[in-house]
Amino acid sequence: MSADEKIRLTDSTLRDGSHAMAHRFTEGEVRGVVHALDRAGVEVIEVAHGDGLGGSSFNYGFSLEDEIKLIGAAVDEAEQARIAVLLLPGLGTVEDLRQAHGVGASVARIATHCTEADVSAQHFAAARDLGMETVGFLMLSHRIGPAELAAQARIMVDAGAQCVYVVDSAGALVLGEAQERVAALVKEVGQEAQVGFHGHQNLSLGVANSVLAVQNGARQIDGALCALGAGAGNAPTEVVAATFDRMGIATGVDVQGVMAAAQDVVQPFLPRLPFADRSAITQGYAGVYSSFLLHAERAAERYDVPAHAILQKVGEAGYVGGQEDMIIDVALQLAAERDGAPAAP
Ligand SMILES: CC[C@H](O)CC(=O)C(=O)O
Ligand SMILES: [Mn+2]
Repeated sequence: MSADEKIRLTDSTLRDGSHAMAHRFTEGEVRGVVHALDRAGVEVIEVAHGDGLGGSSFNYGFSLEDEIKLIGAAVDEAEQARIAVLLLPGLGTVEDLRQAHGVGASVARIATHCTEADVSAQHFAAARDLGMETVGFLMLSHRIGPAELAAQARIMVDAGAQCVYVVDSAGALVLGEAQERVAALVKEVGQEAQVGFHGHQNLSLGVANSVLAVQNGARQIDGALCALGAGAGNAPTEVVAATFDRMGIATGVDVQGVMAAAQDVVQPFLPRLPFADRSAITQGYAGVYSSFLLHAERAAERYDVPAHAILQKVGEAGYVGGQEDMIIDVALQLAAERDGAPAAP
């Protein structure tokens, strides 16, 4: 990396953080966060339902406010930052992407399970037709090895992705495992596209993994203010910015500005601080999608079984995003075992 090459930070407080907020962001909160991040020089700010465009639903949780309205408000508030949206094919549609672009979103992040990059092709094509910058998101990247992951990144780049992220959705990658995956992607697609890293804090390794990602060629890194994100949260943007600055990794971000944004803008409206409690650690340990945390906590309360036990079983079963209903199934099985009834087949 040359000395003048900058690492681009994308802040996902207003998208991944939406999981931790049960999708209850108000327009005022969105405007406040965008204003602070924009003034601090963060180049890209992601705004959407936690599960991406079209996520507001019975299965994933209804948004308090219409997400297109929130995206428009973010665009209105930002002076230099570009607004990104996330889209999971099958949940969000090309029409959702058009609407987001219509109110000014200019970066399309298309997310698939790490083995299913091929379902992203038409969404990358649509985003490129709209003139949007394109980013691919390979979720639950711990589930496959570096070479297989690199092959999936190749599919995304061939479909039009300008950057592909190793997404540690479960916060399960432990140091070398993150670095090997980033290095494999850089080797496979690094001539044509950038590589990014999106870390979660379930094993408290989001920042360390982000440093290793940069040292292995990643050029885009995600974070969220106060770590506000699914599970134990994302790598905190303010800690990433401060750590990178101490290491001489240029981001163009004002460290004091993002620290103030976290403490003065985000902390006051947090329902709870993201924390590696037993459930969140289990997510990292057993490789469970971070956004399952609140679903598991609700099922735990309803069926009077521990959330960490539900998440352990969900990890053992290998469920992926979209299978939120199986959390109820697991809770019912645990309740039946507790009551001495035979488990359902
Ligand atoms: C449901 C989308 C998911 O939250 C995307 C993401 O941030 C991740 O997989 O970590
Ligand atoms: Mn995430």
